[in-house]
Amino acid sequence: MQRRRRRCINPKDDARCYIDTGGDKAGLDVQYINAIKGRGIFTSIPFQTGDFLIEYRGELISQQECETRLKRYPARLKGFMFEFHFDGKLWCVDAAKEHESLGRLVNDNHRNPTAKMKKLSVQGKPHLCLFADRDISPGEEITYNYGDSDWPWRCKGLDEVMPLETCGATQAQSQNENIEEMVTNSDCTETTESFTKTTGQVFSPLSRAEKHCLRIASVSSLDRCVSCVGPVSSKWLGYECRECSQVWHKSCFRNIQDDNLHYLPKPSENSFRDELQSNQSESEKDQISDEGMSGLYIRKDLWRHVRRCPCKPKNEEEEEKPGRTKVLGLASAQESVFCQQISSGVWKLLNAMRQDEVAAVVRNDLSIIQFAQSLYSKHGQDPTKYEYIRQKLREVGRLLLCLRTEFSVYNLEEAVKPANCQRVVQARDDELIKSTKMFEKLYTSKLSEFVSHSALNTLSGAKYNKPSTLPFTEDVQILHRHLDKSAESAICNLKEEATPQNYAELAKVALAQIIVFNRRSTGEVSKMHLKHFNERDNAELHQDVAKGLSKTEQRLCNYFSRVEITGKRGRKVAVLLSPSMFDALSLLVSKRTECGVCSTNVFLFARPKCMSYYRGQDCLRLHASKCGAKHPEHLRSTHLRKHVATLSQVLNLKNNELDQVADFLGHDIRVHQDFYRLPVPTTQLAKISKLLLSMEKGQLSSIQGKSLDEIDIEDEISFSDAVNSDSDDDETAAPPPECGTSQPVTSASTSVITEQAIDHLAETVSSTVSETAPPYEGKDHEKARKTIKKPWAKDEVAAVMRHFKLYIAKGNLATKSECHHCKLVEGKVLDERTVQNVRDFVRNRGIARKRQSQ
Ligand SMILES: C[S@@+](CC[C@H](N)C(=O)[O-])C[C@H]1O[C@@H](n2cnc3c(N)ncnc32)[C@H](O)[C@@H]1O
Repeated sequence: MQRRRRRCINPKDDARCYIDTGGDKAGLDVQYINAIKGRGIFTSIPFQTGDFLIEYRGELISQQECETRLKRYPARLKGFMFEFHFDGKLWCVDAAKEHESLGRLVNDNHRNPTAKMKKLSVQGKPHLCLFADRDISPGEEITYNYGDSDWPWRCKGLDEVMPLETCGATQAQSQNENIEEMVTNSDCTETTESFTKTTGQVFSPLSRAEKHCLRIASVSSLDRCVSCVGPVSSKWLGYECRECSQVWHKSCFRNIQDDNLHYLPKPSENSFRDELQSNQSESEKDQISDEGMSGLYIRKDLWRHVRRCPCKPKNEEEEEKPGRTKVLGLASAQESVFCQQISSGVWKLLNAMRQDEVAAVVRNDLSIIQFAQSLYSKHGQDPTKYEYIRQKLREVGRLLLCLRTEFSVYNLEEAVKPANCQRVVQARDDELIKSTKMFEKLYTSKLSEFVSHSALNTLSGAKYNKPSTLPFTEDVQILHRHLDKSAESAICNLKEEATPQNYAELAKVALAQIIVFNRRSTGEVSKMHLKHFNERDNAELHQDVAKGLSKTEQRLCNYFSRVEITGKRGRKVAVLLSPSMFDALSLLVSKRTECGVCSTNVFLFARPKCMSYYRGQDCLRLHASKCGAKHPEHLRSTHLRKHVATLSQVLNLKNNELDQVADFLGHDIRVHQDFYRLPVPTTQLAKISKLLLSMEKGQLSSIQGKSLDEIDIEDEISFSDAVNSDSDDDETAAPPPECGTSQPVTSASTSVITEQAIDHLAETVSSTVSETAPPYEGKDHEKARKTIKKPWAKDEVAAVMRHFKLYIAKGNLATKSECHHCKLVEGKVLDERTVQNVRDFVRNRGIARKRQSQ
């Protein structure tokens, strides 16, 4: 049960205090009740019986003046005339003029009023004050009995439209009971006298009752046409709904936010003009045109009116540009030019804001709207900036809201006046900022304490369960084969008929091949210029550089072409082209039709003339859907690059080698070490290409544990040797690629990559275009691919079988020293075979035997 609050101040003293200061008590709010009753005063805190509540303020006028005004006033304003007897005379408090005092808005209730009107004489002048007639709870309306008269809402029962809380409780009070005189000291006296209120106007009944909860706000969103109304007081107030933020003009209750909702009654032109006149000086009255309320417009509608305003001077019409409007803001009374296009964008932005108190403030302040316009004209092109603009507007809106409620500064223009500097600084709400920062700190430091242990476990567990998206070697090989096939047919098609479609087809495949082989990003390779390709380094391997390379490396240098393109952040990035890729690109270049000068800066992969280049990603996806790979994501070039990076760890790369791989792949590296090594282009051709080839063919197990240098130091292997030169196909076939890194690696399989393997790999890569590619300048690829095959003689076979028959039967591999021993023992018979030849023979025979037995 609520405890009764002890009154700490005498109600009369309390009233006197408010009479002196001219202010209203806290705990009382204006709310819009309905169209008939209009506004009312509601409590937000409890009051006890007898408490002083509010003063009915207005202009104290004599009876004579009252009569004159009553003749002039429209019916609606007559309801604000409060007549009473004081000191033997009839007086009147005229509260018709709109002002911020709340007493003038208290409604009538003759059945169960919550307050009673009393007269207090302060320094010889009468003051009308309302005191609580009973205990009032928060949220109740303050009402008093207007007196026994034929009030229209009483006889028509209109006060029942919005039923009063405790309707029908008591009998109507007599007119004489309505006002009491309060006897205090000599300065302040109480009187009880009869009073009269003139009959007020009743708004026309509505088809549906409105339940907006209004409060007073400065309606800066109502603009005035300069031509027909002219500047008026900046203190023009209106009503704003607390819940839906719609705004109404104070006198007409016209809904100005949404034109479709004209359910609030419009006052007649006359009544509006009357009220306007009552609020304006004589000079201002003259300016009010016969158009009546047409001088007031919703900002977004004003431009329409201004265009055809009959009051507009001729020269202004000429100045006006289409799509632009001249408006006069109420608050600023200054002309501003709005671009209609920007305005509509800004309105859309404002409407998309969370609809709350702050949004209402933003929408109703001219300066904030102008600020919004400037932000919109600056960032409006970019929709990603909309949220930023909204946040900025909300910041200013919050500031203005604080200024309004705490410091009675109603618009931004007032706020920027030097006199208000102190208030604005205070309104920044330092406390809130401080506490927000503190919360942020606490949140980061104490999160683990506040959030339950199991919740954190779930969060971290989700990371563990995330599937790895690296592609398997097998996937890469499938893709590689698919691309080879596609490239072959694309080359044939383009050679047959040079149509843009065929060109595009080959460009797509070649691009995809280059991306996959080089593990480059699509963005980088697809933007390769013709110029990059034409200006590639064609120079022969320099003798001095060649000395630092093994024979294999030298061959690879001749085998691959290296093109430099522009990568991310403008860095130079190398792309290696196998002969097949090179042939495809050469064909593409030869089929282009642009002039040689202007085509140098165009994208190589763009169709000639059409210039819409293709991205390898499409091709990768196409493949993924065709070959049934489970996760197309695996085939993304970034993943392919990760794939190389991961697999290169299977090798035993030295620091500088890792740098080289990283450099090629475009990772962060310590490039300064490059000083002490071979030139970068040569390293990339000779060493990295081998790694890429090994990846391509899934031969990783054969290079496991090796450094880049170790892979190619195979001096004992001659280039003329070929395992697949044997007459017996099964024995001499190149070893099949060992797919996948997950395959168990035997001690024998950890042998170094062979020349033959490289040959095989190289041949596979180039196989698709070797026949069909047109001749091109540069490398002697034919020479590089030429291998002299020497069939194994019967005595040679017999010599090896004597030593390794058992190995072959079991499918085991021979070690180097065992092969060496075999050569030594057999002497001349195996003179023409190297240790590696013998090893390969044993391995191939073993594989063949295995296949046969299966
Ligand atoms: C002093 S004003 C009160 C404030 C008024 N509600 C407003 O919004 O401006 C008096 C006028 O309020 C309206 N009014 C007061 N009490 C009412 C009631 N119980 N039912 C209907 N209208 C009432 C009448 O139009 C009256 O002329």
